[in-house]
Amino acid sequence: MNQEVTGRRGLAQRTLDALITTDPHQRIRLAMAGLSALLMLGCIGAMHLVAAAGLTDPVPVYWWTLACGAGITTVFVLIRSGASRRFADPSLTLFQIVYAIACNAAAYVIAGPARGIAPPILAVIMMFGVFGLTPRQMVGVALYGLVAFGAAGAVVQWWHPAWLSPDSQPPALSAAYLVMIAVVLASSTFLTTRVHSARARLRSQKRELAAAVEQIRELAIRDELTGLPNRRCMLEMMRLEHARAQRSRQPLLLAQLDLDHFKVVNDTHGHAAGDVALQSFAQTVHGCVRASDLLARWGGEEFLLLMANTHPADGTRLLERVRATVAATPVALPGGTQLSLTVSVGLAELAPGESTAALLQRADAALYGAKRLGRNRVLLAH
Ligand SMILES: Nc1nc2c(ncn2[C@@H]2O[C@H](COP(=O)(O)OP(=O)(O)OP(=O)(O)O)[C@@H](O)[C@H]2O)c(=O)[nH]1
Repeated sequence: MNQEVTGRRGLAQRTLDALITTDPHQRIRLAMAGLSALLMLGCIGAMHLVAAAGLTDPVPVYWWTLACGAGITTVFVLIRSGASRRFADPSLTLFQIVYAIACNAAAYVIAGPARGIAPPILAVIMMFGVFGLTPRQMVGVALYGLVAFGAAGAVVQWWHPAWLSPDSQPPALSAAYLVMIAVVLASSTFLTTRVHSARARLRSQKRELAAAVEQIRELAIRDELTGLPNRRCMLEMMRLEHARAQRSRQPLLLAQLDLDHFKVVNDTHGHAAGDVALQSFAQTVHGCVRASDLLARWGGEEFLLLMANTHPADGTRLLERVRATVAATPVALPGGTQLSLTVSVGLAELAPGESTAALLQRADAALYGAKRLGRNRVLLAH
């Protein structure tokens, strides 16, 4: 029983896939075309009721039905075969609207005294344009609609071919229909401009929101003063690199860098000068390390350097270069004063099974040792 239901569902799915494909874009186009085809079928049904009521001759209604069916089929074939993808508008919205208006104007001619059904149908057709066409296209469609219904009105008023049931309509009623048609065309064109400006506003708000999210993301991971990754970002990177190093058994080094006697810099030159010194130090160190190393501001005048796939001998050599470069690069303060800085570094290699907290503690202890030994030096933890 269950298998039967599943089999039936599978068949329904396969039939649906064959009809409207599995491509999501094609599915939307075909679903929209299907919806307009349903509306067209409704109109065809209404026209046949008009003929059944004896208000008009059924023969023109049959021909009109054939023309409508041909339009629906053409649209379906062009979209389903993928041929419509060659056009700027693969949904063929403009074509469908133009064709539907022509059919509606023809219905106005052949519907006899029931032609009052045409203006509401025109309103439904124009609704598709409000959401699917540009304001420029809608102005074009509105003008075309006026011409089509103007011609249809003229046929009703002055041309009485033999194949059309004789029907005399007071000119005032023809004028009333034409006014209603003009109102429908004008109001849907106006609505299109409103919808388009609302969409443009939404797009610009979306862009602003994306920029704000990007800014917040940056603020969350960057240190404002130096532009380096901040403590939060470093903690996350340490967690990731720690897991990777444990998995791959590749060496991982962590260095803690601390400016020497930085309090004196602040006390002598002021806090603003201290900030300039921190920025300059960050730039100098950043210029010495490799792109694969992660330098972050840990807090105050303390920085961390995380070096993946690096052996202690190479890490020590790199940090010696950093130390020497910092000592040899005076900081130019805003007043023209030159400031010399030195840095002490504690370096530790991740031991098997060691946590990041323990690694950090050993790097910190090594830094403390470097300070005790007289500063301006690199000390490797054991
Ligand atoms: N200008 C500035 N100073 C900071 C900032 N963060 C921390 N500091 C200063 O850095 C100094 C750190 O001083 P201490 O921890 O005593 O260390 P130190 O003077 O560098 O001495 P040692 O580390 O022992 O060589 C303090 O004066 C803090 O105010 C900052 O963002 N800007």
